[in-house]
Amino acid sequence: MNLPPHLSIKNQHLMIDGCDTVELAFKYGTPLYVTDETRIRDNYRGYVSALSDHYPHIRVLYAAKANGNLNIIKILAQEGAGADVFSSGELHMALLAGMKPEHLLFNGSSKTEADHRLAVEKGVRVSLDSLDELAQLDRIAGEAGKVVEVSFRVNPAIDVPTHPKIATGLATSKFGIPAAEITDAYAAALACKNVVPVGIHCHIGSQILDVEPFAKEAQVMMEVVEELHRMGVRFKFVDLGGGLGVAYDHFGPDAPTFASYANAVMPVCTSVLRRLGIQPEIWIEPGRSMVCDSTVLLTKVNSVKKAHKTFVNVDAGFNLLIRPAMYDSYHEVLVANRADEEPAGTYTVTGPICETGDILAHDRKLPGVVAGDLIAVLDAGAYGYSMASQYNGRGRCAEVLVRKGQAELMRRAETIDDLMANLETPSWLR
Ligand SMILES: Cc1ncc(COP(=O)(O)O)c(C=O)c1O
Ligand SMILES: N[C@@H](CCCC[NH3+])C(=O)O
Repeated sequence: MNLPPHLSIKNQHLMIDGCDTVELAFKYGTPLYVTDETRIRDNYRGYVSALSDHYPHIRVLYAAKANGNLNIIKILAQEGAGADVFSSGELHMALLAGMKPEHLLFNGSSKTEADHRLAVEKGVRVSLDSLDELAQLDRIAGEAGKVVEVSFRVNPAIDVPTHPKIATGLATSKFGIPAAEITDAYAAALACKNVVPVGIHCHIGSQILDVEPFAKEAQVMMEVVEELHRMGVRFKFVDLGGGLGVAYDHFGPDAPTFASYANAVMPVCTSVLRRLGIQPEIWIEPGRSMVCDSTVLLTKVNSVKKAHKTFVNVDAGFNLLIRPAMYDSYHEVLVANRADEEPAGTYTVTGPICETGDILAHDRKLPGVVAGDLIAVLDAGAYGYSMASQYNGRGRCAEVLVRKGQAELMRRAETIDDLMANLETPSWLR
């Protein structure tokens, strides 16, 4: 199995940046998310360096939905990243983490008045997804006596090789304005008093392991940019979105590198920008590829049962990692306390949730697993904790941050009291 450099095996134990996962599980309990800070910094720097090789004016906006722990956003703020925020909550967190308002983009296809008011108040640019949003934001900005810089999200009608639930640039998708109608939208924005279009935005989907669709997207975007430039839009940014995939299968081929992504998209953009004689910033919004491989989910084996298959019943299920149940996603699993042992059987790793679909990994060859073993689910840093729930009366687990052999909590586990925290009792039940 190929392991990235921050993961290793020492004395049969899986290590993450110098920390022994077995010791972490013992100290903090399971289930437990463990995240390597250095890997996140390295991923961010990898993107910056790959893009900067092509063009000086670039910005990486972290898609905060991938992993919304404030500490992680803070790490990226320290690196100089901005953020794609998709809600008022994410916007607050990005500002709290120290990101500058001008480095944020408030995205979303169904923003509320309150969302728009917050963007106006904080001076954050907005990516508009409809003419209704344009009208609403123009009014709200006018009421506040401010002018807001905006972009529209373009729907480029590009098919992408990924799970249909996470392809966002299809013609049938709920996101964006069809490329054919985009000039009308910008014309409407140019006519507004309190809104000024300065950017353009697109995001074709997630977990895309081929750079071709990104090159195609860049081409559609640059055709639109050229047309809009001629119409009088003065571009400050062109946001190509996120979506680069990661190699969840550690026995298979690698994912495209940041450099191959940059090589595919940047020349398409820079050639048009050079021809037009303009130098807007080029933004990207990666989420998964920034944080996914930084994190393992540690989960203890409660029991092993031989039935139709051999089931390994662990203490984390789709309450903590919903991706396998929701998208049939594959995550590599290994026995963290006997990480070097040869496989001795085929196991299906199942969670504790009362649903048949609560399966983390199907039919995996693992060393002989017994109750008390520790399973590590790899690549759990993106859309893991951020999509976790309290389903079945289970509090969300703790998160630990590690850095060069040091480990500390970055979120405690929820308790029974936390499950009750928001409850109110109607008077007739008191
Ligand atoms: C608008 C937007 N930008 C960026 C992202 C990040 O995508 P990914 O995590 O695949 O890089 C998403 C999620 O798909 C998104 O909806
Ligand atoms: N939640 C999805 C990605 C969706 C990205 C958000 N638009 C996943 O785990 O793969």
